[in-house]
Amino acid sequence: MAEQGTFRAGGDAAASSPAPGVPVASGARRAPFGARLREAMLTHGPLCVGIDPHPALLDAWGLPYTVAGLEKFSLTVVEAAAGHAATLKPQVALYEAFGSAGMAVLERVLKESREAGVLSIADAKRGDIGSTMAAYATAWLSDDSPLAADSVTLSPYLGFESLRPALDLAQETGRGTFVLALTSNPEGASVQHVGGHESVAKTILNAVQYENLRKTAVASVNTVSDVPENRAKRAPQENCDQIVTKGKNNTLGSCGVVIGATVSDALSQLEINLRGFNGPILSPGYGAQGADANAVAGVFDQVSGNVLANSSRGVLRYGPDVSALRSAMQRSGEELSAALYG
Ligand SMILES: O=C(O)c1cc(=O)[nH]c(=O)n1[C@@H]1O[C@H](COP(=O)(O)O)[C@@H](O)[C@H]1O
Repeated sequence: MAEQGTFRAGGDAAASSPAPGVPVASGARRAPFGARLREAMLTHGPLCVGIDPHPALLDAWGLPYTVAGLEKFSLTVVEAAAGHAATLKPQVALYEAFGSAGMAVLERVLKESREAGVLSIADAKRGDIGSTMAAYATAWLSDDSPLAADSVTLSPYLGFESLRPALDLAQETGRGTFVLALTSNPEGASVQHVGGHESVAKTILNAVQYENLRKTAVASVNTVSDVPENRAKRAPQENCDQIVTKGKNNTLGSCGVVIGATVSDALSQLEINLRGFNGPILSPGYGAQGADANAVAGVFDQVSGNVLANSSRGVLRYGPDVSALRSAMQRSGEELSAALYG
């Protein structure tokens, strides 16, 4: 049973040898994803801009629902985000819907994000058995793949260890993973809440915590909540700096989780206390799904410095004008910074 008030890594140490079939990455080693993400969040704030090219949004932008429209929409978002957002999260399903031509657009989106210096999260929600998982890992996380992203979302419901090829390849290539834990949709509860106080969600969170401890020796992340006396006094940017300077080894791990901004009741019902959690927390639900910045801050009170809040439709509805998109990103970023760090 987890001690109340702290987040604990669960389970015994598992063997760290890579699963058979894990591909070997080529190319120069880059800084770990967690460190790169931390830096991007310090520079641009905790907003992740989702690229979700829904038919209705393309229509609202005056674009046809074609491959050309998909490309124009996506590259406009990349252009607007360059220098203004920490991360971009293209929703892979909406490219897959166009078949191979859509996936070619996604390749270009990932390449242009990289060239624009914006970290990418391929929202592919992949998960499968070992050898198949190794192929997914190659596709999203190896240096020479046309679909290589800085990180990818993963579904752990074939067992957390089935993700091993992706977890290990991400570590090897300086990339990251976000594992679904408590998703923002109401249906998620029927699986993720099973087990009550020893829930499936808690098992996943503990596995990710342990993965980061094992991989990066990140002992624990000092969070904003460690310095409550200073919270009210600082501007958002200074507050971010404080998160880093408060502890020298408070780097984020490169294995993150997905926890919706809509799940605050679930955290208390399931007795999950995130304080001390050591990975980034991708949190969809802000914006179009109804959570405002204060709600995000309320859910993640204990770990505000780890949170990367996603907004897709909430920002995208301001297009196609690039400066209007940028203003929306800036407004959301400032609102989130104030709520999470202020
Ligand atoms: O992994 C995700 O990003 C994700 C997990 C989750 O629990 N809920 C969730 O909405 N998402 C994704 O986040 C995006 C949310 O979009 P908006 O609701 O338009 O901001 C979509 O691409 C979803 O697929």
